[in-house]
Amino acid sequence: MIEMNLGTTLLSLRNQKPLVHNITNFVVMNYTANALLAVGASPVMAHAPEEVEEMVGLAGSLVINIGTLSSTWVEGMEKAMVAACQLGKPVVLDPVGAGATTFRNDTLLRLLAAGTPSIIRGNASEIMALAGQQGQTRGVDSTQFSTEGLESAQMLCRQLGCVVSISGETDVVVGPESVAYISNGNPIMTRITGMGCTASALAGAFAAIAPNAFEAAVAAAAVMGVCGELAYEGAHLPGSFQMSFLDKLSSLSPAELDERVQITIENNG
Ligand SMILES: Nc1ncnc2c1ncn2[C@@H]1O[C@H](COP(=O)(O)OP(=O)(O)O)[C@@H](O)[C@H]1O
Ligand SMILES: Cc1ncsc1CCOP(=O)(O)O
Ligand SMILES: [Mg+2]
Repeated sequence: MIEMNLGTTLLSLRNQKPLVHNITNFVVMNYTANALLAVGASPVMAHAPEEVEEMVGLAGSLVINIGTLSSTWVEGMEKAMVAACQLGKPVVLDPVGAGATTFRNDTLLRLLAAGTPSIIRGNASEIMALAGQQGQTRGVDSTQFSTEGLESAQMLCRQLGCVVSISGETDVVVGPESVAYISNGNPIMTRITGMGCTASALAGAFAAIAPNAFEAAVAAAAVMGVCGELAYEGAHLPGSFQMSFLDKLSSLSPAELDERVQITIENNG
């Protein structure tokens, strides 16, 4: 049975304030940088092929998010992936819109050929598409449920040897030995762009300081869900919610996280 002290992990993040190198999309760049600052990490957004290797060397982890792609960006992502894997830095990959276009699918194959991420975090459609299942990705939003993606996530976890985190009503985190189900959060989170990307950015922050990738992915999902619930208590509309969510990332206490998280962990038999 895995004992997880999520509150302690949050405290460790705030004490260590890891530098998180993000190569992420134009849509969420500002919000995810603010989310990382709010939770206690230190973000840097850098995508130029000319500098990503040096930046990876300075960072505690790398987050690659394929939300808005161009050939130059893909070149930078590939160089960063190679450098991070050579340096043993944890990498989180968010396969935004996987299955929607050939360019995205080819980019994911190219990145996975360049190195193995520690964590893949996506919605169910993206995870199923990445696993070659007939998921229906429409744009970047999921049309599947997270539990539908479980088989795909287990296959990817076995094949790639990485943790796979599927977001949804219940977040499902698949590791080599265990599967965690985190059922916090609020449906309003699907109506604000960048919530999934924020989950991936937080996974990057925790991956830099947690004992292993599974605990990092679980901690990120737990913080997302608990802060989503806390934010919704005072903000029921998308605009005020997204601001309140940032506030909760900053004010969340370790005790609150441990008290409110709804989590079950099973053996990955
Ligand atoms: N129906 C829901 N109820 C509660 N939380 C949800 C729900 N759907 C998504 N979430 C939460 O919203 C965040 C974004 O998830 P999702 O929308 O699946 O990702 P993406 O934005 O990449 O498609 C995650 O933290 C997830 O746990
Ligand atoms: C709308 C959109 N288009 C390309 S990236 C992006 C943001 C996706 O963010 P998330 O996956 O967190 O919803
Ligand atoms: Mg997403």
